[in-house]
Formats: sequence, C-alpha cells, structure tokens
Amino acid sequence: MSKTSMQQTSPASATELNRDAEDYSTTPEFIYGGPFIKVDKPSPFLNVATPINLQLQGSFKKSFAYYSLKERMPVILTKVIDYVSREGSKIKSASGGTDDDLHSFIQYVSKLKNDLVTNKKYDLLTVDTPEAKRWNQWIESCDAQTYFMNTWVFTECYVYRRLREGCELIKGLANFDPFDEQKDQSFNNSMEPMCVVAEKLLTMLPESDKDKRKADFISLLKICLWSNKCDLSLSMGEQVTLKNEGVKTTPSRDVLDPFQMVLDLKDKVLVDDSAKIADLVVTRAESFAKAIEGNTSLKAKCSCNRLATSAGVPLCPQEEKPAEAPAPAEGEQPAELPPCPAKFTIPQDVMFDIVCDNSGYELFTDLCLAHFLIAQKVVQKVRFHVKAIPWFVSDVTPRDFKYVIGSCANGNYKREIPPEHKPEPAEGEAPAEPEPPRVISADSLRQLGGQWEKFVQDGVFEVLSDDFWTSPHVYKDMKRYDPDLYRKLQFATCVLFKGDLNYRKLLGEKNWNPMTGFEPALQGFMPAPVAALRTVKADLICGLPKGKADQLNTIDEKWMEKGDYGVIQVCAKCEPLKVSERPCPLYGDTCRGTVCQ
Ligand SMILES: O=P(O)(O)OC[C@@]1(O)O[C@H](CO)[C@@H](O)[C@@H]1O
Repeated sequence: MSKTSMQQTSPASATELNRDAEDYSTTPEFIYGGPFIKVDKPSPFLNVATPINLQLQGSFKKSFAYYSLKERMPVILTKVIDYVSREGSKIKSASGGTDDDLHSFIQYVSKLKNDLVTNKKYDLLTVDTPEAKRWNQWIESCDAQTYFMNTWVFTECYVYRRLREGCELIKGLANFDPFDEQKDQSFNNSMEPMCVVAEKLLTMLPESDKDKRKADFISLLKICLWSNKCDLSLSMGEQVTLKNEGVKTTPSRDVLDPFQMVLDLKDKVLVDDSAKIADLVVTRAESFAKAIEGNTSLKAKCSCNRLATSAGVPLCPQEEKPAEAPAPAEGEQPAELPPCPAKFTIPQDVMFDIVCDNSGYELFTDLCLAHFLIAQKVVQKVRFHVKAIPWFVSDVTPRDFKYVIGSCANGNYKREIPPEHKPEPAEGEAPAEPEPPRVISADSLRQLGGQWEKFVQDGVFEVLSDDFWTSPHVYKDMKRYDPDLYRKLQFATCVLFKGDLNYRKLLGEKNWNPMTGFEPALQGFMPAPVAALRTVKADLICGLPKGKADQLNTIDEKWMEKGDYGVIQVCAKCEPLKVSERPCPLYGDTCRGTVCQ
C-alpha cells in the first residue's frame, strides 16, 4: 500500500504534544468576565526521584516512571503507528482488515498517545466484555485517574490494555498483534546463541548425579536470568541481540556463548539465591512425589473441573463422556463427578510453574530450563503462564509460544567459525595440524523443538493465560482479584517469575529500602515458594546488602534502568495448601471444600 493512501492522521498539534504534561497546571485560568489571571496552582509534579516506601508513579519527575511515560511509551506507540502505516497490506492480508480499519486503528493509537503525553484522565474501555467491565471497575476505583498521577504499573498496564482495545473494536483487526513483527524478528536475531545453548543443553539432559544436576540447574537459572536483557519494551522496540560487553574477540570468530556470558557477568548478580532455588525445588518435588504416591483417596478421574485443573490433574484425552449416571439420591453427589478438587491438599502432578516474560530468546531459555527439570525427573510437568493479549511489546502470548517452539523445531542456521590462526612453526619444526573449523548449526535446536512440541501434546508442558496476568494488579492482591489463580499456583513446587514487570508486581510497585528482605517485600504473596529472575530495569529493588545501592548510585545514578545488573531471589516460606474455603463451581454451594454434603 502506498504511503499516500495511508496518510497518518496528524496527532494533536505539536504545541499540544510538546507541552510538558505539567504545563496544564500553570495555564492561566479563564475567569468569566474578567481578564486572564495567571493562577499558580500547585503542580502535582515533584522534581524528585521516587521517595522511599512510596509507589512508583509518573508524578515524580526524576523517576524512571516519569521518563517512561513521557518519553519511552510515546515512542512505543509511535512505532506501532509506523508499523501499521508501513506494513498495511501485509497486515490487511493477514488479518482481513481494510484500509478504513487501519486508519481507524491509527487514529485510536494517536489519541491514546496524545492522552498519555498530556496527562489526560483515563477513558473507560468501551469494548463490551466481562473482562473489560472489570477493568472499568478498577479504573473508576482509582484515587488518581490521570496517566501521570496514578501508579506507574496501573498506567502502563492500562496503555497496553487500551492498545488491545484498539484492535478489539475493529473487526478486521480482532486478532492483530501490533508487536508480532518485532517479536518474530527478535527470535530470528537470536539464532546463533540459541544454537549454542541448545547444543550444551543436550549434554545436560541425561540423568546425572546430584552434584552435576545442581550445578547444571544453577547454570540454567543464570542463563534464564540474563536472557531477560532481551526486552523490546525497554529498548522501545529496537532489536536487542544478546551481547557480552565484557569480552572482545575477533569479529569473524566472535561467537556469543551465553554460558561464558554467565561467568563473565558473575559480579553483576546482586543477589544470588540460585543454589537455594535448586535445593528447594528438588526437596519439595521429592516430598510432593511421595505425597502423591501415598495418596489413596481423591484420585481425580478427570480434569473437566476447573479447580481439578488447578491441581494439575492431567487431561484425560481418551475420556469418553461418562454415560448418564442414574440420578443421584437426594443430597448425594452425581457418581461420575471427580472428587471435589477444592478438597485437594496435594497436587495430582509434581509441577514447576514459570510466569513468563519476553518471547524470543528469553522464552527459549525458559523452555530449556523446563526441559532440564523434566529430563532429570525433578518434576513431571511445567506450566507456563503467558499473556492472553499482546503485552509490554515482547511478552509471550499463546501464539508466540507456538511460534517459538515451531521455529526451533524447524530451525535453520549454520555458520563455520574459522580455526584460530596458528603462529608459523619454529625453524625445523613441522607445521601444527590445522584445527577443523567450528560449525554452529541448528541441529540440536531442531531436536529440542521437536521434543517440546511433543511435551505440549502430552501435557508435560502446559500453557495457561489467565486474565490476571494482564490486569493492573500487583501480586499481593491476587487472592482478592483471582483466588482461583492463587490456588492454582499453590499446587506448584515453586513459581518462578521472570523479568522486571513481574518483579515490580511482586514488590507491589513499591520503592522499598533496598535492604528490605524479599519475603517482607512480597507482602504476603506466598502461594508457593516464589522465585524471581530479574535484570534490573526499573527503580525499585530489595534484598541488597548494606551500602550496595549507594555504591552503585555513585557509579551511575541510572544503574537501575539499563538491565546491566540482575537478581536471583527466592522466598522459601509459603502458605500451606489447605482445603479450599471457596465452593467449587461444579459442586455449587453444597461443597465448602470439606466432604461434600
Ligand atoms: O518485564 P520486562 O520485560 O523484564 O521489563 C519490562 C519493562 O521493559 O517495562 C517497564 C518499562 O516500561 C520496566 O518494568 C521494564 O523496563
């Protein structure tokens, strides 16, 4: 499509857009009948960084929240407009949309961007779905209802939810992902490091002794940590290819080895609980396995019940719909129902949960860790929690999950690395045998991708996409807003949260004293042992030793915004899995989790 036929709707006037969000507060008030009088309303903006123990928000002009809302997010929205303008024909043929659809979407995103930069009041969602209605309840219950005056996490999640609404409202764009091109490109740019990791992972899969297994588990946790640097939201859509800044090699022989990178970045890990995580997962998995083995009751026959699925009850693909059982006697439960899962106090499978972050290389490393845990028989199942809608540019959706596994299974990459140049032999010495070139290829990657496709088919890898993960809520409030999800997580040996946004939500978007412990910072969010792998990309953190934050601030006051440092943290303490207090939907109110009356 030619550009002319897709002229961008000019956004609000340059003056409007160039006005700093705070200008509005000092614009002269028009006093009816009188002259313009400059009214010095106190500006709601403070020229400070986020004060300790307050939540991150755009009103603190020296905070990363302010910079992100004022500079970074408008760039992300502009890139969406540019993508739709540039690739209109490709998008139309993929989505079935029309020129008018694309034009309407561009107008929608332009208005969203203008409302953001001028700190307007949130608009309610107009799409008519139960999930949107819940969003509108949350928007209306906010104390502050403008983009810069509410918590950063609420506004940021709101902007991505509105971006989704821009597609939902336009029939031809209902399934359009404005970030699909960037995510797919990011995957394709990471082929070589993935081939290197795939080759190494194959050597880690054969069952090994406890020490090697623990060492490999720790290595893979750190591979997963540093893969979080591949984040298109932070880079505002610029392609992020993994680089090991610390190591200079000759370009032609320059092979990025993520395992070497882990060693080189050792001092950048500010908290390293990786060994604790490895021990905790193995120990807890062993106790779950014993409990399941010994569980003679409550063998749920089928996971048709939602809560049963929470407990990790495997799908029973061959299950015929039970023949209509005779009507149960008065007050009896119908015979073919599985036992009420609300009574489960142990899972039906030994499971490890990963709350995913970015697609592409980061998801690839999550799959590697999951595969390792299955191959070493540490757990029987890994659940991947992904996002139901396009989120923070590069977060994983079910479509991305499928794309990454399929692209690994069909991976195509090969590069020969010339052997190191040998010095000329000394006088009279025979020349050294030339080393064979090192070949980096996708053979191992294809092998893994094929196995992962099978794991998905067999339910060993399960993908879930609860709406809660794309809500604006921090995790201490999960029990209140999604108790079913909270209970679902309780059946895991450990829940691993990936990335910075998850970390912000784990800490309640609060700028803690950096020496605050991880457990108190969770503020009671302990469905299971919670672990976090996070490269530091926002100005909040916890668990640091005394003086560490001051030392890093002295080196670079922006150290928390670049992803150069990482934390690996775990809270082993968790809420015991008790019989559910909530009636399960299938059994209705007769069942309060105790024996169904
Ligand atoms: O969760 P991720 O992908 O590691 O990072 C999310 C992120 O890019 O978005 C926010 C900035 O817009 C920050 O939390 C962080 O920089």
